[in-house]
Amino acid sequence: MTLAVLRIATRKSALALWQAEHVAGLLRAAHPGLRVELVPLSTRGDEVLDQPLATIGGKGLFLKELEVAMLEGRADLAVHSLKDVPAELEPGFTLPAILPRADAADAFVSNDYANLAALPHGARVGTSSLRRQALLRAVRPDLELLDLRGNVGTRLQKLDAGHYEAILLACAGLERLGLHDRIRSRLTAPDWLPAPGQAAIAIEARADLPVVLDALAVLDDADTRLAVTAERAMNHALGGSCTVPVGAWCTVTERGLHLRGMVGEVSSGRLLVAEATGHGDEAVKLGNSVAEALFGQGAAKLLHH
Ligand SMILES: NCc1[nH]cc(CCC(=O)O)c1CC(=O)O
Repeated sequence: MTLAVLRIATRKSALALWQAEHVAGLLRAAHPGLRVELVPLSTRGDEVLDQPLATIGGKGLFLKELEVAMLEGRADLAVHSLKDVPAELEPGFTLPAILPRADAADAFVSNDYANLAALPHGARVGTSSLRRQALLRAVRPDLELLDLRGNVGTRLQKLDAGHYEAILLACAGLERLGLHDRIRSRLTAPDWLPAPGQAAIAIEARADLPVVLDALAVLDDADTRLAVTAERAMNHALGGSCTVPVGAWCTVTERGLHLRGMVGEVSSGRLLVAEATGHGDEAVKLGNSVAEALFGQGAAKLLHH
């Protein structure tokens, strides 16, 4: 191997930096003698905070500047939360490694209430995720749903300032930032589905640099890749954007893959749910068939809303 250095492009939020440092540590351990550096960059997704993500162009916003850095040779790889990676990558890029998944549950975070059921009638709950909004509507139609963007620290500050009785965040992000004690309860499958790819960290690199790809592939976790491949295939088949409420959860056992998927409607709290089982070599097919089942239930109506 002729690699001397690997430069990791990353966003500058505390969570992004934690994840990039985590990958840097794993790469240093896997390749003693290799220099590993961070290249922190600002993205449009981080800068435009006053509008819902869905209206300013979606998830690709968080990747663009990091991909430009790789194309210009200023970085060799980028580290992302897989949840923020669009179903379809930009041409010329690939995901050579997906790390073992952390806790994929959503977290109920509140200073006064222990869980969703304990919230008083009409309580204000902050989340800009359409998936979380649709799920909230389904279980508690009385709640007042309010937008909440910004990085994890900003969102917690807004909760603490009294703007909401509760907010929803990903458990994985809170745990990575050492904020485990902010989780009052966990919202879990099968009733509450995470976003496709939630809690998995992905490494992105240029598809045309095999030496780099080989160095990164040692961090890949096969079971996590299978699960998120099924979830992302389902999301892609459904039209694959963050502008619709989609949830997915795939488990991997020696008996095969089990995928449960959901499409919701924020206004009504209506949820369509479908599930299917498949073999380990059929992750994409499984995702497609669950999407097909959701279309069979009328998902197209909710998706083209
Ligand atoms: N959209 C922001 C984002 N992207 C990934 C995570 C959490 C970490 C993960 O899912 O891997 C978060 C924060 C949140 O949803 O609370």
